[in-house]
Amino acid sequence: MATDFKSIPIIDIGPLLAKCDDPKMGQDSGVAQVVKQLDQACKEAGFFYVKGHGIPETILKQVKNLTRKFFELPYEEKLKIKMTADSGYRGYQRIGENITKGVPDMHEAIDCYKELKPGMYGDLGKPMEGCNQWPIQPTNFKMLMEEYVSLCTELSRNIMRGIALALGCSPYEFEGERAGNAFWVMRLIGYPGVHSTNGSDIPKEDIGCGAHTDYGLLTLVNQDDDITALQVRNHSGEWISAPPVPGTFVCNIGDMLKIYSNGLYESTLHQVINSSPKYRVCVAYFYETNFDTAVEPLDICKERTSGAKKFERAVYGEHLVKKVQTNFVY
Ligand SMILES: N=C(N)NCCCC[C@H](N)C(=O)O
Ligand SMILES: O=C(O)CCC(=O)C(=O)O
Ligand SMILES: [Fe+2]
Repeated sequence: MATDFKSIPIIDIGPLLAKCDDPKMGQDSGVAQVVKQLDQACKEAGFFYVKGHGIPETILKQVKNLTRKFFELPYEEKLKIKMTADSGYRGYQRIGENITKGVPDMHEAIDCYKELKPGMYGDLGKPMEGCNQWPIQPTNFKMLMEEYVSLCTELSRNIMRGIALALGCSPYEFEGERAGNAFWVMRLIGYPGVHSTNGSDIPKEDIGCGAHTDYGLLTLVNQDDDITALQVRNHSGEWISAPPVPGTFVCNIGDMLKIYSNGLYESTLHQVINSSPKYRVCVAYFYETNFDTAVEPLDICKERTSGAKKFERAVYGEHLVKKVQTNFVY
């Protein structure tokens, strides 16, 4: 359960990654240290930074820079890859188009999802079928983003091995039938800065993204280096900032991991408010279960939480489709 955390811990996952392909990794003392920190962070905040993750900082920066370049294009240009229900909710959405709890969010974004082969998941998968829409400008956009997705997918799988150990499971608990064919989501997001229209106006800060939880297992947030805008809610309801720490990812737990862990780990509420005058870019990568996985509390987690299951089983794809269809009203 979330505590009254006042800050978000930074975890060096280097020792976990060094051993993550060794079936005996759980017995390694370096791994055990990381696992302990993951367990504590997941219990207390549901949020942590990771460093020592092995993805070069130059790539983290390039991905944000290309995203910024795209959002600087004229509106007509951005509309060429407009997101619609027919595109499987893939593509560009203008500011105010994404809705959180009934309120339009002050961000624009490109949404991309793992591509589903038509008919692969029957009616369940239909709404998400479609091809990702990549801009022609800036050049190399698609190539860089696809490379980034594959790096994030591998990293997330390895962090999940540490989290599986933290829950007392086999390191491979979230592979195979559960997340061996992990569905992923990537959102390239831009949040306008605040402006005062005349000298005497007090700049009004808008909600960049309203309070929400993420939907899957684990999120990797690659945020701009110089603006503090992401806020995480602690147990008392205070909003705790997650300031940028260059070279790191901010990681957080999603709804499916909350269910698997029977609430040992929670999917923590968070929101984004850009109160700086500068435009803020963030690239969020979401690592989820297989699209059709039915998620329910793991036995070992039920034992650790008084025996009773606290959450009903949920099919991840249904959860996602329900969210997407209320985020975008077409
Ligand atoms: N795939 C994820 N997590 N996307 C995050 C978007 C959160 C805002 C969305 N309107 C909502 O209300 O969920
Ligand atoms: O902009 C951020 O820092 C986080 C965005 C976010 O929470 C999301 O897209 O789910
Ligand atoms: Fe989020």
